[in-house]
Amino acid sequence: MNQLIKNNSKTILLGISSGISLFIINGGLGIFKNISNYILNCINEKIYYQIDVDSKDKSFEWLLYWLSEHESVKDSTHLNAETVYNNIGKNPKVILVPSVGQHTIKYKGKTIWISRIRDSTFDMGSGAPFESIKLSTLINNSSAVNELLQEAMLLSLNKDIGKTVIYINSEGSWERFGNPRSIRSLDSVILNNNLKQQLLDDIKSFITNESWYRNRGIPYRRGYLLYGEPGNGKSSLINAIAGALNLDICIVSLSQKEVDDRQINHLLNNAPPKSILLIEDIDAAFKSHRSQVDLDSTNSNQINSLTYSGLLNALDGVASQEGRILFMTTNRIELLDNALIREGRVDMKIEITNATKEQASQLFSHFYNLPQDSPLSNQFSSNFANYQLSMSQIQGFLLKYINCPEKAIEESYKLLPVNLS
Ligand SMILES: Nc1ncnc2c1ncn2[C@@H]1O[C@H](COP(=O)(O)OP(=O)(O)OP(=O)(O)O)[C@@H](O)[C@H]1O
Repeated sequence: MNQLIKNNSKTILLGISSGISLFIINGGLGIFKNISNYILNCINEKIYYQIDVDSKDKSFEWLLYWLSEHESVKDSTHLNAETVYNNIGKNPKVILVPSVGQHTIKYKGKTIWISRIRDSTFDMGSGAPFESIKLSTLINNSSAVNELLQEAMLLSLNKDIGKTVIYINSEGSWERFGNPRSIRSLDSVILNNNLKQQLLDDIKSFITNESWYRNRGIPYRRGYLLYGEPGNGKSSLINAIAGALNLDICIVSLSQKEVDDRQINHLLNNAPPKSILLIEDIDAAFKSHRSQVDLDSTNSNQINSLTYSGLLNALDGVASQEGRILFMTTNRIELLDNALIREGRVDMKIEITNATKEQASQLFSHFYNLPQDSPLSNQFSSNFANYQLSMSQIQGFLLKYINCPEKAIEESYKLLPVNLS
């Protein structure tokens, strides 16, 4: 029995002592690991220069695009295909970018190591995993990495020069929509009475007179309402104005279910710099929302909704973004509440009517590349009365006779309202 107790205590002691030794060894190893990591980090910091570029930052997109254009990446065998679309979500184009893992490139004669890392967390909006790219080089070459990033930014931004970037609202914030659009020339939008020039001058004067507004304590923002029959160039005019003034366009869609008072306030007051805010078909968007709100007001659980006063507050509340240029369009001005279009919220109301004879003639000249007062153009327009047809109706008709102006004139009787139905 005594022997048994002795053996047991021996085993326990042995267990304890080996536990302690293991603990010491593990602890020792841990400490050793920490120290060696620390030393390695110190050496790394002395030898290498590193920059982390996170996919949450704009520079990630710029860097990937730059890499897709770089010679040594084109030669790599370890690439990812990524699809980019044009501004209407069509014409997909595949670009090749370095895949997850290690890559080496030469930039201005310097070696740069690229490590693309994919995170295990996801962006809830797009469903894409978060990523980062680590750029490393020898400490002496640090300026090369900085220059590379600068070049990547310029490459992407220059890509947009001469183009209009379109933003749309998505889950309460602004998101670039497809590839930037080619600028629509102001000449291609044909309007009456010098309207284009008046509008352009008004916006230019607004942009250049910030201090005038500030000195008088007037909120520095300008609102425009374009109204009139559909298809006469309201959207085209806004696109052309944005192009002429090198501004981007942020399209606010009020019909999205999730847009509530808080979101609209945030969106209208946090538009990307140098952009026009555009609310199209304000009557329809709000009418549907309002009826939804009316219905929802009976539901006590309702917490998210866009209210009329929420929209008005966002338009001119104390937090309103300064320097804001807002365009609203409607085909039914008579449906709009006076409060929405009162001075201060809408500073200029511009009616864009159906085509006059003059416009029909100019559109014809523009379409067939004829001089302004060409007899053919006048002959074509003499067939219609003022305000009888929309510009898009005339354009649609001319498209059928793309190479034959004479035939277009001959057949133009078909465009008369009696023959349209
Ligand atoms: N004044 C115009 N000058 C030149 N083209 C025009 C004009 N108006 C309309 N068009 C042509 O007709 C088409 C529709 O025009 P646009 O979308 O700008 O009209 P809109 O007034 O905004 O219409 P809606 O009210 O239905 O949105 C475009 O392809 C455009 O090129």
